[in-house]
Amino acid sequence: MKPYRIGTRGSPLALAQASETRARLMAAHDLPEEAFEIVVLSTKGDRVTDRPLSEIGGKGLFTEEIEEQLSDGRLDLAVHSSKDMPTVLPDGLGLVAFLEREDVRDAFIGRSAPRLEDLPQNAVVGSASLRRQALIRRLRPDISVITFRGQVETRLRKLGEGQVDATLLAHAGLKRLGNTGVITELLDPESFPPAPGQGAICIEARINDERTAELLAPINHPATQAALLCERGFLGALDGSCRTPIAGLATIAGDQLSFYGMILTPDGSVWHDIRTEGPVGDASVLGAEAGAEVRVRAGSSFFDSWV
Ligand SMILES: NCc1[nH]cc(CCC(=O)O)c1CC(=O)O
Repeated sequence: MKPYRIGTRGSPLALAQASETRARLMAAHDLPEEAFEIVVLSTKGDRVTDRPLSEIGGKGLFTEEIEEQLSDGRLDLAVHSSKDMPTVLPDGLGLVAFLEREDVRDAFIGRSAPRLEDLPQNAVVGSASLRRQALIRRLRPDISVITFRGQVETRLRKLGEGQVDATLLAHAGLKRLGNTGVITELLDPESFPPAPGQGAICIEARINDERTAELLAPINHPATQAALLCERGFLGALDGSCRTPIAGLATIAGDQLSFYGMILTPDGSVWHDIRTEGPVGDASVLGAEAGAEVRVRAGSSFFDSWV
């Protein structure tokens, strides 16, 4: 039988996520490794490393090349970090399955101090994420934040060389890379809410491809899927421009969903947060309504102030 072709980026984290997905599929269907072929593709986001992502602009920086091959049938499925996925996908493609979510928290990796609150005045923190930059400035307006791109390994090397006093990375990614030893603090998701989708691996496929849908059904984790529907609803309602710092986290207990979301100005001086809850079945609508409400509360001047 022809192997299923699994598309992924080539970073160590992406490869770890693709292998994890393959391992789960092998176990769920009692299939040998040869039933799957991992196809590594380079994306624009991987190739352009000298500028902040928000400047390169465009949706789907990490997905375009992969989605082209999914659409035309060269791939059967693609493994992504949900956090990196735009809210609108190309026609005919969908996020068909979500693996059980890892820890959602951001990890603080400090060189001059083990905790964010203990960093000396005027310390320098490196981060590529507008959300993390804004959240750091909100908690510590005295700290300088510099843009810090590259793969996890590159950032840790820059930290080790003393280019910055600290950096932040997703706990989930460090766990998947077996690199949690560098962490000096795990940040509380209430004061430092994660990005929508953080910690969750998603699998993209053609929505009319029944063979792949059947393959993926047993590895989908319904609670993670509901959380993601809510968080992506929030992001979508805010029209997640790459320049708006947005945080959002849905948690599921039984058939109840609780959501906490926040938008901030890049300098962290102004923020609007929202809390909502409801039945899991309404996940997407709950997120979208929270997004619409926070948008109204913030007012258009909030979004205009820095574009
Ligand atoms: N854009 C980079 C990215 N996309 C997903 C993860 C981590 C893994 C995850 O959140 O699932 C990371 C690195 C990071 O934020 O530290």
